[in-house]
Amino acid sequence: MADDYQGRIGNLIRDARKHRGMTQQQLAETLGTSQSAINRIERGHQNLSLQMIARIGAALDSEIVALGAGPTHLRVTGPTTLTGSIEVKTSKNAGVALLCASLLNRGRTTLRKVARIEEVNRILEVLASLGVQTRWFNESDLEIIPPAELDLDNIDETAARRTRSIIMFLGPLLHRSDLFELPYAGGCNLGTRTVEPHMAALRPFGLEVKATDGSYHARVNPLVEPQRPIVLTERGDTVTENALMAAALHPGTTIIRNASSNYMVQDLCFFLQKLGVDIEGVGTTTLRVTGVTEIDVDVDYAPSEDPIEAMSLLAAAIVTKSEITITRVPIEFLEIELATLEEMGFHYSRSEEYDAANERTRLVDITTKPSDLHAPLDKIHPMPFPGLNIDNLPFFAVIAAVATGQTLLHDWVYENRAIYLVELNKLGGDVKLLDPHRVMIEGPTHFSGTEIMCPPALRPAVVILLAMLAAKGTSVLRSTYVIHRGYEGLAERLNELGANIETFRDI
Ligand SMILES: CC(=O)N[C@H]1[C@@H](OP(=O)(O)OP(=O)(O)OC[C@H]2O[C@@H](n3ccc(=O)[nH]c3=O)[C@H](O)[C@@H]2O)O[C@H](CO)[C@@H](O)[C@@H]1O
Ligand SMILES: C=C(OP(=O)(O)O)C(=O)O
Repeated sequence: MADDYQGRIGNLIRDARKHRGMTQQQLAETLGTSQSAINRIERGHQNLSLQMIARIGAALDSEIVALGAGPTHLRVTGPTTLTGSIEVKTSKNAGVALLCASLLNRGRTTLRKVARIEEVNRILEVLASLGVQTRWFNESDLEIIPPAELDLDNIDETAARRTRSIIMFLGPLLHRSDLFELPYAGGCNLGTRTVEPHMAALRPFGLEVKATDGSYHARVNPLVEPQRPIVLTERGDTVTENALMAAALHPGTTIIRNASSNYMVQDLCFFLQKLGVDIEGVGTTTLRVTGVTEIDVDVDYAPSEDPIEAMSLLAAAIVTKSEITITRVPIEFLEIELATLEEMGFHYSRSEEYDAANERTRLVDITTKPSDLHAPLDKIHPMPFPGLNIDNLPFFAVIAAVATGQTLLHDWVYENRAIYLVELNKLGGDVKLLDPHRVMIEGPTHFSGTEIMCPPALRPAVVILLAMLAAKGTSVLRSTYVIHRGYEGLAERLNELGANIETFRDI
C-alpha cells in the first residue's frame, strides 16, 4: 500500500509540474535539489516528508497538488520597494471568450500566449468534458481541436460552476444542438449578476432557456432568426460576446446595438474576422455582423494584453512608491485611469506606441515615478468603455489610501464588490462603507501587516495583497485561489521585482 501511495503522489506531482510547463530540472532548481531526485519522486520511489510535499506544492503553486493539505496562502514581508521591469500578460477576459468562440470552429484553433490562469483551466476542463482536445505548447500557446460531435451530456459541472464565463457557451452551442443543459454560471461573488440580458440577446436566434435545479435548460428553434436589430438593454461585455458568437454562424446580417466596445469584445471581433465572419463597427457600440453557415478553418490568433493586470501593476508601483517599467500596456484601455492618476499627482513616462501581436491593439511601456498623491477633486466611478473600467475601480481604493485627503469611490454596478474594500482597515486603512455601492477613503495610510482571509472576489483580493506589499511587517493572505483565477504567477513575478512573498500551505 505504501508504494501505491507514493506512486499516486508521484503522478500528481508530475501532472502538476507539466501543467505549469516546468521541466524536472526547473522544479529541482526551485527546490534546491537534483533532477534525479525529482525523477525518483515522480516515479514513486521516494518516501516524502509532509514538509517536502508542502514545498513541492508551493513551488508548483497549484491546487492540483493539494494532497489533502488545503488551499495556498501568501506570506508577505514589507514594506517593499519594487525595481525592474515586468511584462503584462494577455487578458483573462479575452482568453475565456476566445476559448468559448473556438466552439464555433470545426477546424483547429491556435491561441498564442494565453494567460495560464485558473479561469482558463476551468474552461479547458469543461471543453475536455465535451470531447474537445486541448494542448499547451511553447509554454503558453494553446491548440484546440473540437470533435465532430460535442458530448454535451457529459459536461464537467464542477468546473463550469466555478466560472462566470460558462455563460458564453450559450452563443456557440445554440448552433451545435437543439436541446442542451448548462450549469449555472459562477465567478466572483459580487452580488447578484443577472443573466437575463443574455437570454434577451439570444432569443432572436431561437434560444429559449428555463432555469431550474441549478441548470439552464436550453431549447433552440432553428427556424427563428433575428428580424430587426438586437438592442442590448445593458452594454455588458459577455452579453455582447454571446450575441456576436450567435451572429457569427447566422448566415445573414445581424445588427447589435448598445454593444460593449471593451477590450475583450474587440479581441473576439478580430478573432471572428479571422474565421471569415464580416464585422463592421469594431470599437463602437453598433456592430454589423454578417455570419457564415459553417466555419472550418485552421486559425491562429494572439489575444491582446490585459488592461486590468496593467492597472494592478501600476497600483503596486504607486502604493510602494517604486520606479518600475511595465511593458506591453494596452494604452487605449487605460487612458482614463492614467488621466485620473495624473490629476492625483502621479508621475510617469511612456514609450512610443507599438502594436500588440493581434496587430490591432496599441501598446506602450510605462515607467512609474515615485509620487506623492492627493485625493481627486471629484468622486471616481466606472463607466462602460471608453469609461474607467469597472474592474480597475477597486485598485483606486488602495491608491486613495496612500493619497492625502478623502476619495469617494462609487461602484454603481456591483452590489457587493465595494464591501470587500473595507478589509483594508485591518491593515490600518481608513475606509468607510457609506452604502453597498460607495466607499469613502481617507489617506495617507501607514499600512501595517496582519492576517486576512482573501475576499471571494478577484480584484479586491489583489488590492489587499498590494496593501500588504506596502505594509510594515509580516502579513498573511489566506486562500488565494481567487487571485489565481485571474493572474498568472503574480506573487512570483512581483518577487522578481523585489517583493518578498512566500507561497505556503497548511499541513
Ligand atoms: C468574463 C468577463 O469578461 N467578465 C467581465 C464582464 O462580465 P459580465 O459581462 O458577465 O458582466 P455582468 O453581466 O455581470 O455585468 C456587470 C454588471 O454590470 C451591470 N451593467 C452592465 C452594463 C450596463 O450597461 N449596465 C449595467 O447595469 C450588470 O447588470 C451587472 O450587474 O464584464 C464585467 C463588467 O465590465 C467585468 O467586471 C467582468 O470582468
Ligand atoms: C469580475 C471579474 O471577473 P468574472 O466576470 O470572471 O467574475 C473580474 O475580472 O474582475
